[in-house]
Amino acid sequence: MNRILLIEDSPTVRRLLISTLQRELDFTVDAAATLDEAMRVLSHPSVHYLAALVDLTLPDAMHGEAVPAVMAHDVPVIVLTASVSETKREQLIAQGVVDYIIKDSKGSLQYAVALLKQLYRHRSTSLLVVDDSVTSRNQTSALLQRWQFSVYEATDGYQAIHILAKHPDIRLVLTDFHMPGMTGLDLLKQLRERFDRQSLAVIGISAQNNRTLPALFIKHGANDFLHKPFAPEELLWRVSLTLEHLELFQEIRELAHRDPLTRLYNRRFLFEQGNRQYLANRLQRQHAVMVLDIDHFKRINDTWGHQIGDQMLCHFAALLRLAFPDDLIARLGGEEFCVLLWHCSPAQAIAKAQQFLAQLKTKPLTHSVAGDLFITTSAGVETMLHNSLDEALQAADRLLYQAKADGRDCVRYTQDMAPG
Ligand SMILES: Nc1nc2c(ncn2[C@@H]2O[C@H](COP(=O)(O)OP(=O)(O)OP(=O)(O)O)[C@@H](O)[C@H]2O)c(=O)[nH]1
Repeated sequence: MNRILLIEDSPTVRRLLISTLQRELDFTVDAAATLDEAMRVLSHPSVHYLAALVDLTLPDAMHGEAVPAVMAHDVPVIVLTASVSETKREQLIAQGVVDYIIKDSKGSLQYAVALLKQLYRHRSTSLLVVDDSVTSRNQTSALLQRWQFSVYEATDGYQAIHILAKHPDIRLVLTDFHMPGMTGLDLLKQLRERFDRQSLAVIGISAQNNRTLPALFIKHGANDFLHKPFAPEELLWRVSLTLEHLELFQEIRELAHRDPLTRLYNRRFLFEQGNRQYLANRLQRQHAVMVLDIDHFKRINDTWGHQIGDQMLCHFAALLRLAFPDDLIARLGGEEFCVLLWHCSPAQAIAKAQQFLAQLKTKPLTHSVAGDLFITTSAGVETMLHNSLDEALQAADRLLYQAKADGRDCVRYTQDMAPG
């Protein structure tokens, strides 16, 4: 649904907008110069638009008639205008437009791009509005829905906690301060027991003229605070920017935890997260630590070059993902990998490792120049109980060393754990 309808009679503005939107957003833009043309475009029921950019003065719709006409087709409208008075702005917002863009500078183009980007993202984002006042809750929800968010509503803090437990997809909570039973601040304190600022954003809202309230919210872990009444545009951008921060933080966290070549987890993540999981699962004896090292990998590099070597590492990683979809897989470095297998007996873990080695022999990397490149791997599987993941890994490494010494392309494990 990354398709935009542009209704603008000025050829210059039209050309500029089309080229900017296509370049910056990779969106398809359908353009119309008049309302009549736009109505013909909209008469195709199979075409769905993320939004329409609508000029307020068109040759056949001089007084903004295009706005309700487009909205009647359930297409969110962003108004394009040369200027906007306060009365006009209020009229447009009351009509239910998403926003308006003043066509007077390069900054406006950038604003249009940012706005459409946000709308595109919002469609997959769920928010929760917590407010005991029906009017105020409905107003906030309606605005958020206009900007394409999925909105849940709660009448108090207790209901909010219940809804959040049922819908883990909710990314942000907008909570009023003054509510009977549990205030917005109390709700925030409870939420921060379970979610940090990066996993669930909270924006406090209040109509009270209390200067310390925003500070109190922020000190207790709110991401932002809004005073009522607020301009719809302010709500939109505060919510959008908060969500953008969340996304950026998650991207950074993801980058810090992944190996850039194979996109598998890296050593650091394995020791942080894997160790936690290892200690939690340790006593159930339903786990194993497997270390794998591709055999004679240097030969691939020496014969075919590092680029094909890299492709081989990605190919190997993809096969690991397929074979161990529910387990934690990490690249330890070079051509060495680790799989933490959960919920399987020692015998099952060893059998899975042996199956993987057998599969590897039937799944070469197919390269346009080098042809089919086959590899084998050696593996050490440690199923004994250890005090930490680090100790278990060292034991798995010793078994791997044994596999290499025994001629490679084999799995070594603690003998009394043999399958069957
Ligand atoms: N292409 C590529 N090569 C890498 C990367 N990391 C390490 N290597 C290469 O992996 C090779 C590992 O060689 P060795 O440690 O001698 O091991 P091997 O040839 O696999 O032999 P055995 O492990 O004894 O079977 C070296 O040539 C490294 O340069 C990488 O990210 N990309």
